[in-house]
Formats: sequence, C-alpha cells, structure tokens
Amino acid sequence: MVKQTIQIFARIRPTKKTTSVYSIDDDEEKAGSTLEFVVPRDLADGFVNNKKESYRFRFQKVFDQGAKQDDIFETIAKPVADSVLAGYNGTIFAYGQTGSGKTFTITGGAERYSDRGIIPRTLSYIYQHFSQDSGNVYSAHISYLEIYNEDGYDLLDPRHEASRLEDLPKVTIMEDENQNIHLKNLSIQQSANEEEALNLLFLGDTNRMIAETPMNQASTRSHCIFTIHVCSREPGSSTLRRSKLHLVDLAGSERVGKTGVGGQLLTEAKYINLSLHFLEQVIIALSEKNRSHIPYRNSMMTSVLRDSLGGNCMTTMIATVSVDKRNVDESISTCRFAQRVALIKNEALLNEELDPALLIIRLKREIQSLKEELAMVTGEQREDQLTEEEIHNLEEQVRKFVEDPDPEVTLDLGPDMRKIHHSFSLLKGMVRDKLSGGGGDGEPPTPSDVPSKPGSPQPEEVKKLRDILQQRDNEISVLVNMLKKEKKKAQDAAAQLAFFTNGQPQSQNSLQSSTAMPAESRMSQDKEAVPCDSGTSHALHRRQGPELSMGRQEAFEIFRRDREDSVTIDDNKALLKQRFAEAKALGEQVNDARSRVNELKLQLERRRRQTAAQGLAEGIAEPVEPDPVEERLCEQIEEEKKSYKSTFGRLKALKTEIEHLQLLLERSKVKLQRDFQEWWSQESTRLQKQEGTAAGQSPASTNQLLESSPSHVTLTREPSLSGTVQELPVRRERVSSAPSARDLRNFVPNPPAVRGESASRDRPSSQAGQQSQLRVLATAGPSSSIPLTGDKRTDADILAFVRARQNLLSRTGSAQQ
Ligand SMILES: Nc1ncnc2c1ncn2[C@@H]1O[C@H](COP(=O)(O)OP(=O)(O)OP(=O)(O)O)[C@@H](O)[C@H]1O
Repeated sequence: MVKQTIQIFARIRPTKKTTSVYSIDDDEEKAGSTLEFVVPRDLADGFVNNKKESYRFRFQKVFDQGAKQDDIFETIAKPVADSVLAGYNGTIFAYGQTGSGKTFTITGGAERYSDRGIIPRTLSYIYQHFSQDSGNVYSAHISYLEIYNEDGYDLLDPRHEASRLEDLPKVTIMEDENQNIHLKNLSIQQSANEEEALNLLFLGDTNRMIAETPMNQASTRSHCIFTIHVCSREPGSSTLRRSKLHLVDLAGSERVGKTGVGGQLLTEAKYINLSLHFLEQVIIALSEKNRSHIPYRNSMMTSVLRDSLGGNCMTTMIATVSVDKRNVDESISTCRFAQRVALIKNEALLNEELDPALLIIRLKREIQSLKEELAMVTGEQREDQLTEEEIHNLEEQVRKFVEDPDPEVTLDLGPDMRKIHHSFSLLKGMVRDKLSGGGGDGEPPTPSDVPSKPGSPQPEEVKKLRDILQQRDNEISVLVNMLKKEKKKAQDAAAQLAFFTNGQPQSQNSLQSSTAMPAESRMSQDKEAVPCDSGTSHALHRRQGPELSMGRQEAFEIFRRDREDSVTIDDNKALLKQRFAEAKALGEQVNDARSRVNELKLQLERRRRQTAAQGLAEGIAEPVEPDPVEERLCEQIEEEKKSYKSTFGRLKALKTEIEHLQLLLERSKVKLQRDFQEWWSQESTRLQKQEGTAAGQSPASTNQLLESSPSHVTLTREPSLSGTVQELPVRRERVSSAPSARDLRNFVPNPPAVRGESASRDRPSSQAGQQSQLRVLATAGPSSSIPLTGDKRTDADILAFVRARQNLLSRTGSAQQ
C-alpha cells in the first residue's frame, strides 16, 4: 500500500493582457514552489480587497506562462502513468476557471502537434511501455464520460453521430453491496495500440464538440473523464493486475454571480456550481480528521471519482490559473481550493487479482495430479489406455532424459503408473538395443532406434545414413525458414509501400474508417464539405455534403477563408504534406537498408560456404585465422542494421505525428462545418427578423413576407478597408421568373465572424483586403428578400410557390379589373 497526499501543481496560462502582481518562488531544497499574488488595497477591477495584500500558496511545482506541454507531461503525468503501469490507480484532474487552460493541459490544443496534452502523450507513453516490457502481457481499454447538468453521457457511443447530447441514453451509477461503483451505459472500448486509442480520444472530443450548440457550449460547462483501463499479467501467471487512470477535465469553476447569466446558462451554471460545491464538500470532509461520513453520493462526479479522492488511488491536481488582472479573485479561489485538496491522503493499493480462467485451468491440473497420486497410493489401477499424444510426449521426455549428459537430471512422470510402466518399457528397449550392438557408437540410443537384424546394414552405415538424413532435415528447415522470412518481408514491404503511397491500413471504428482514406487524397480535399441545412452535420464520416446552393457554397468559402484558424489549417496541411514526403523518403531508406542487409547476408553465406569447401579440399577442419572478408561483412551487416533500426524508429515517430495531424485536420473540418452551420442559421434568423421589423410585421408570417417581397434586389459588396466600394451588376429580374443559382446567391447572409467570439459575430471581419462580403441590400420596398433556406431543392420549391402565388394574384387582379 502506498500512502500519499494528493499532489498539487499550478499552471499559469499565457496572456498578453495586464496581469495581476504575482511571483513564483522555487524552493529546490523543499522540492516545492510558492505562488504569491499581491493585491493592492483598492477597488480596482471590481475586486474588493479589504483584507490582506499578499496571498501565498504552496504547490509541488508552479509552471509559469512559458511552460511547455512536454514539461507538464514529464513532471506531472509520467509518474502517475508509471504507477498505473505498476498496477496502482491514478487520477489527474484539472481545476480552474473557464478559459484558464484545463482542456489545453489535459487534451491539448487543436492546432499544433507540439500542443498535444496529457492524454495523447500518456497514451503514447503507455503503449511504448507495453511494447518494450517483454516480461508482461498488457491490454488496454478506454472509456470517455461526459457529465453535463448532473447527467452522464458516453462520448464513445456511436449514436452520438446522429444525436444531440440530450437524446442519448444516460449513463447511470449503480452501486454493489461492496459499495463499488458501476456505470451503466458507459462503453469500455478495447484499443490494441496507440493509433486506436488516439482515434477513440478524437472520436470522443469530436462528439463533445458537435453536440454543442451556441446555447449549450457543453465543453465549458461539463466535466469530462477519459479513463484508460490497464490490465497486465506475467506470461503463465494466473495473477492479473488491473489499474485505471482517470484524466479529468472539470467544468469552469467560476461563480454564477460574476458571469451574470440567465435562462439555460443559469441552470447549467447552477449545476456546475452545485457539483463543484459537492466536490468541495467531499474534499473538506476528507481533510477533516475523524470524519466518518464522506458525502460522495451527492453528485455523479464525486461518485465516479470516489476512489480518486481519499481512496485507492494516486491522485494529482493541476490548478489552472489565469493571471489577468480581472481574474485575480478566481485565481486566488482556485489556489485556495488546491491547498485544501493537498491535505487529502490517499491509500493506493496494488490491484492484483486472480484470473478466473487461468485459475480454473491450474486447479483442474492439480485435481488430475492429485487423483493420480491417490490412485497410486491406494493401488487402484487405471484401466484406460494412454493416448497417442501421451505416448508421444513420453517418448520425447525419455529421449531428452537419456540424451542429457547431466547425471542429476530426473524423469518426472508424475504418479500415473501407466506412464511409469510405459517409460520403463521404452528404457528397456533402449538398453536391449545397446546390448545387442545397435547403439555401439558411443551415442545414447533413442526410442526410435531400430534394432539391427541379420542381413541389415552395419551400424556405421546406419549412423552415416542417419547423419546424412539429419543434415538434409536441417537444410530443409533452414530453407523453409528462409522462405517464410522472405515471404513476410515481401508482405511488410508491400504494406509499407501501400501505406506511404496510397494511404492508411485498415481500421476498425467509425472514426478510423473516416480517416482511412488515402492520406494524400484526404489532404487534397481542399474544399471542406459544406453542411446541409436539413438534418445535422454530426456524422464524422459525412465529408461531402449534398449538392448545395451556389449562395451557400460561396458563403462557406468566404466563411472558411475569413476564419482566424484558416491559416493554421493551411499550415497543418502544408506540414502534413511535408511529413508525408519525409515519411516516404524514410520508407525508401528503410527498404534500402533492409535490402542491403539481405544482400550482405547472402554474401556472408556464400563466403562461409566457399571457406568451408576450401577447408574440406585442403583437409582443414576449422580455419585457424579469422577470415577478414567475413569479419568485414559482419561489421557491415551490423552497421546497416543500426541504420535500419534508427531510420525505422524515426519513421514510426513520424507516423504517429502524421496520424495526429490528420486527426487535428479532421476535427478542424468538423468544427468549421459546425460553426458555419450555426452562423448560417443565426444569420438567416437575423435576416428574417430584420425583414419582419422593417415591414412592421411578424417575421413568422411567411405570407406577409412574400406579399411584400420586392421585385428587385441589388447585390453589392461592402466597402473594403481600403475604402473602395465595388458595385456588382444590378439585377433587375422579377422574383416570379424562374429561380436560378444566382437567385439563391442573393440570399447569402452576413459574412462570418471571427472564430468562437459570439460578441464579434456581427462585426465585419477585420482582415484587410478580404472584404468581399456579400450582403443583400434592398433598393426598394420595406423588405428585400425571401427567407430562403439555402437548400437548393427547398428554395426552388419556395420560389415556385411565390411564382404560382403571384400568377394567381395577377390573374385574380386582371379578372377583377
Ligand atoms: N498554456 C497554454 N498555451 C497556449 N494556449 C493556451 C494555454 N492554455 C490555454 N490556452 C488557450 O486558451 C484558450 C482557453 O483554454 P482552454 O479551452 O483549455 O480553457 P478551459 O479552462 O478548458 O476552459 P473551459 O472551462 O471553457 O473548458 C484555448 O484557446 C487554448 O488553446
């Protein structure tokens, strides 16, 4: 058992804004750091400070703004991963206010490979350990739980692709009589390697992202628990070690009062505050001595993390802190929370258990042996014959026993009298054979020795023939092995070539199947699929949406170009292309090195044969001097092997990076589509409202809108930042004329806002020289447009309806006249 208090670390998020006064003092002797905030006694920035000026908090280590993701992994996550690999449970959780960098620390940034967070790095580390530790057999399973408004959801549930969060089956907690927690409806997926595990992480993250709506930015207001279940066993042992590693990204810890939200957001904030409040209660209860009742059951999060808090687990907390001046109160409250957490003592146990299947096999064997022993002691005879396999095994055993020069060696036959009898008769046969001269070569006779009969070949001849036979057998098995190896190499080479020229190997889950298309062709899919209006854009595999109206496609192109992260997407694409070229070159180098090794081996083989033949001809059994040619060949082989190994290592690392970049790109695309979808529907609603307000009518009244639809619309470009106004050709077509793609183009809503900033959504993009934003401006009449949907077919239907209606109206008009 390992007794340990929860380890606490602090990480300060980089900022360009004015920061509060803070300092970090690293105390090497006591292996800790102190984070100090100095808050002047004034009312600046709303923080009423009438208490003290300096707030000092002690952590295992404080990471300042410049800390890199690999430092965080090495110092915080690696020791926890090591203890998980050794069979202890581990938890790392990030706590801090919204935007302080919890997700960045736990999962990583969505843009650069170097921004990988604790989860992908830990997965990499764990699978590397699996492949390097030949003394144990490992397996890993993954689960990914999201807790939103006190309800649990399985982020790896395939139904996510077609549902909103609320429509999914809820994960529920069940407790057994031993007070162990079980989570119903939470899938636990096996992942055989790092690639599969990363795919699951990305699948969960993408599901998390696409389930969000502007009103429900669940990523900020939900808790997420990514769990790696590790199982290990020494080969042949029936003892299993099972451990869990929870990597937890908690919801933002800020208080409701400050954010001043209402409606749905208020409900969410209350739930967050409540669950964090229950977390705090559990922590306070745990830090109090002699407290018998710990209120774990109050919330789902504390129930799930029960072991991590005061239980069988090695737990680490990362307090993420924003040092922006306006956040100083939240930062201080985060640090205070951490100080309380640091008082909690956990008792981690080595999670060993017996594998029931192996235990049964072992017990069966033991029963059999005991039965045999009993039969021998009681003199009871077994009637049944030895099986063919048993006889064969006995012959092998006896042969090995006889051939072994060690006088101490024993023949372990167990208590079965039938086996003992049979072994004795085998031995008798050998001795008789030896006595009759069958084994007079000094070699011990074997069970298969044929006793010599009159007229049969002389023993020397038999021996010679047997030697030749043995030699041939050896040659055949060498050849068969060579053939097998060559076949495998050819298969490997073909697979590698296919990977680096065509694409990925076969994959298993849905995300993999989406990423399994040829990588280069994936990159060449420069045009991201525009989401369709009807239905959702949830499915990850929906790469190419249905046919779109021109306006929508055009709007999407502008939206994409003007996004803040479009540069990163392009950068990543360029980087991916570069990495592919590198991987291809490395793949070729690996193949070349392997061919060279094979060629050198052949040369060496030829040389050895030549030397042996020469030795035979000259009557020299063993050459006295080492052959310099042979030595050089051996050195060359070693060098080539080294170069092969190092190039292969680089290729493997590059492959991981490529896969990660592909998944980042994939996620960016899904996000782009989702953001566009959101923006599009927001703009449509806004336009409708404008129309309604301008006409003094309810925007919901389509009839009224259609009645007041103008017969002329003008398409202009907004002034660019340089001040020029570009007039596009003025269209003077009646709406009642047949709808064309250009008709639809006129209904492109406002241009995109910068990424993720809802406040800036209505601002024109600030990127100079990119003001090609299309806007519908009315030239006449109070209302200028029909609220089209952007879906070609639906829009055509609407326009056809307008046409029919106008025809009808004009006919009625002329009839009345
Ligand atoms: N150490 C860092 N280095 C660079 N960028 C960072 C760092 N920490 C956070 N960021 C960036 O700050 C933004 C907010 O971070 P993040 O989403 O991780 O915050 P959070 O605490 O998880 O917020 P929420 O509670 O809303 O989920 C992101 O754009 C992220 O990339």
